[in-house]
Amino acid sequence: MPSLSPPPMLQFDAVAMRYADGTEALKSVSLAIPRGQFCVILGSSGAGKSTLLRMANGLVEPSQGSIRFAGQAVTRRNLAQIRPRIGMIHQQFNLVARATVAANVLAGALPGLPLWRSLLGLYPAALQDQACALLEAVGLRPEHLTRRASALSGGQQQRVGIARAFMLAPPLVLADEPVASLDPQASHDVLELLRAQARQRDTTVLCSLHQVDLARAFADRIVALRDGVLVFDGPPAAFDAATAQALYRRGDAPRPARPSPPPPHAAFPHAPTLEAA
Ligand SMILES: Nc1ncnc2c1ncn2[C@@H]1O[C@H](COP(=O)(O)OP(=O)(O)OP(=O)(O)O)[C@@H](O)[C@H]1O
Repeated sequence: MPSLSPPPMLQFDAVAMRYADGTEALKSVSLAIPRGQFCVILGSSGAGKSTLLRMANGLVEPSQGSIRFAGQAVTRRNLAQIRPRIGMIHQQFNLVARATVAANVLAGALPGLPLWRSLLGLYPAALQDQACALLEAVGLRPEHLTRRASALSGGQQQRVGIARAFMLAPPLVLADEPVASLDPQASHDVLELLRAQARQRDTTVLCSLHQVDLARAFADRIVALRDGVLVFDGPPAAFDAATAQALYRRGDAPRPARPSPPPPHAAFPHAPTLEAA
């Protein structure tokens, strides 16, 4: 009998990435992220986190392996259909500094609009209502709507970034180090907000972070990359101090996480195997 369970929201099958200059950013990474999960990618600078995230919406095409979004292969040909269904949050917010907060949030709807509407900036009333509701949901006030994005604090700008990412109610949001430019309190607040918005909408989130404590506090699941190799995949409770130390230690070659029956959690096919020295 065919299985009735839905496909993972995002699936990487043995993806590898070698850039034109020969840099091997990812080496045969396999990962399946179920719907509604808040999955955090950890790893030191250059580990391959952004490369993996950018593969999910076709900004980077893998040299080997394949990616599926909601069961559909991500290929150059179907990117136009897939991109409106994937929200993106950036480290440097990527807002248009001189445009108003309202215009920046509405810009999140552009991938779903006909070209003529985008060119004229003519947003249907329903999208304008959605932008106002999202701004309220992320804790911004009506007076912020007409303010230039550059006149907001970093934390407020990232709130605008979150509202923009949810404009088209995407089932998947990619967040590439969304709090790397923020102070600790703003980082905590922004992640709390992102997680709450995702929970409310049953949105899957794949989020790269540098801060282990924030990953532990907010993730449903942590995956860790080291030199392009997936070295940990498990629940936050399993990502202990020794595992963190081993992840960020310089020198020795990474050992891939192996499937190890029985798995520590049904949702995590790879047991944590990154061992401390
Ligand atoms: N366009 C590119 N051309 C060549 N090499 C690249 C390119 N983009 C990334 N790399 C390299 O690929 C490796 C992984 O980079 P990536 O940005 O994915 O890592 P990261 O874990 O996100 O790092 P960071 O935390 O510093 O953002 C690094 O060695 C990086 O220099």
